[in-house]
Amino acid sequence: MVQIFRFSLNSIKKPARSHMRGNIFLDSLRLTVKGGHGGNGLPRYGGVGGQGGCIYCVAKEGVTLRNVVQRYGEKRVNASNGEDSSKHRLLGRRGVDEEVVVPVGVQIYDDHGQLLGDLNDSDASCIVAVGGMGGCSGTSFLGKPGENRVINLDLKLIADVGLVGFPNAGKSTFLKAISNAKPKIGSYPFTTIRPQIGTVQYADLRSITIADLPGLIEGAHANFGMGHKFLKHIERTRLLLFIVDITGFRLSPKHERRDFLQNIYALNKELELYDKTLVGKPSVLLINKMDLPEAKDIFNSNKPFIKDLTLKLNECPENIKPEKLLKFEAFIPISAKDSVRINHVKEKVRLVLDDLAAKEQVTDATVLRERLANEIGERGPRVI
Ligand SMILES: Nc1nc2c(ncn2[C@@H]2O[C@H](COP(=O)(O)OP(=O)(O)OP(=O)(O)O)[C@@H](O)[C@H]2O)c(=O)[nH]1
Repeated sequence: MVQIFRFSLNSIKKPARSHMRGNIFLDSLRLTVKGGHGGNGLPRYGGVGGQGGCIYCVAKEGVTLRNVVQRYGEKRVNASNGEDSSKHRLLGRRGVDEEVVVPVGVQIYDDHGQLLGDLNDSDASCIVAVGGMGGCSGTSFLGKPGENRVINLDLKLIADVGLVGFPNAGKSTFLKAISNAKPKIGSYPFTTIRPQIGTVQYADLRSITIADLPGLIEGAHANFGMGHKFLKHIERTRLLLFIVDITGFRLSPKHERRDFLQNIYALNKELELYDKTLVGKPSVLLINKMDLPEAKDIFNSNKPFIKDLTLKLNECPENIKPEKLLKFEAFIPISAKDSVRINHVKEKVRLVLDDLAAKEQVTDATVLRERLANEIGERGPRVI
């Protein structure tokens, strides 16, 4: 009897899939940081204690938040104390600063949600804890304690393009077809449990990066599945590539089956619920799995509704009806599996990004001109 019970218990406790065990993608981390204590002064000789060391965060390519955890196991970083003033060294030595090396793309907040630094480039740095002042006459020669606080490191990937779609839509397959990435591909949802980034190379040696953002499901805003854990990464992308399965999608037998048009509305809704401004981002729609036998008919009969999403909005279930509709720069039917029309997507992505860059340049120039005009003002006779 006991044997049977044990057997049935074991069969319930399924081992996690190997790629899901351990090594989970870490994109936020809390650290306690403490600047060094200032050294004491020497009243007899007017000696001044050394300032306590400060703590900086410095961004470096190739570093992960896991590396930070490995280095600071207790999630606590201390800078060293300033030296006391002495007869032999009246000005005490400054405490040694501590550099916390973090990934590029990290935003650092204090515990009140105040942004301390946004480290978007390699070698960018910011101070997160100031060392205490050394003791001097103004402090009765007593060194001051260093700043002690909790900081939150929030990693947001930086990619030119964000790939957004429900599970099983073919995001990983597409990323593999268009870029150098080697993501995991499976016929079951949630094969990808961490964002993957692929680089797309063009003939003129320009390269762009595409991030596959997994785990988005209908109801993610209510924290279903992984919630919006990965959606934050699209905030920093310049273009969104939406991908839907032409045959629709059903997460599980418990969930309703959605046709591909409803999936577009549902993706729109999830984005809107996460952050309304994201809906206004430039976006392109990819309609995947066009190699399937029924695909062409479904596509042809729905073409007008893809072109104008308002047409079927009244038939959209209330819980996935978006308030503001996405405006696609283009919609492209593809087969990611057979690499059909992938080059077309590649060219379109490039075109949209180049257009954006040109527009940004014009805006920058206009803003600069206006600022200069304001700063300099008009002087001398006006020539008409
Ligand atoms: N017929 C067909 N199947 C495809 C195509 N693209 C992807 N698939 C299949 O769809 C399934 C899911 O593909 P993935 O690329 O893993 O989908 P995903 O969106 O990355 O899935 P998650 O990791 O769950 O987010 C796999 O069995 C793929 O082989 C396609 O163009 N045609």
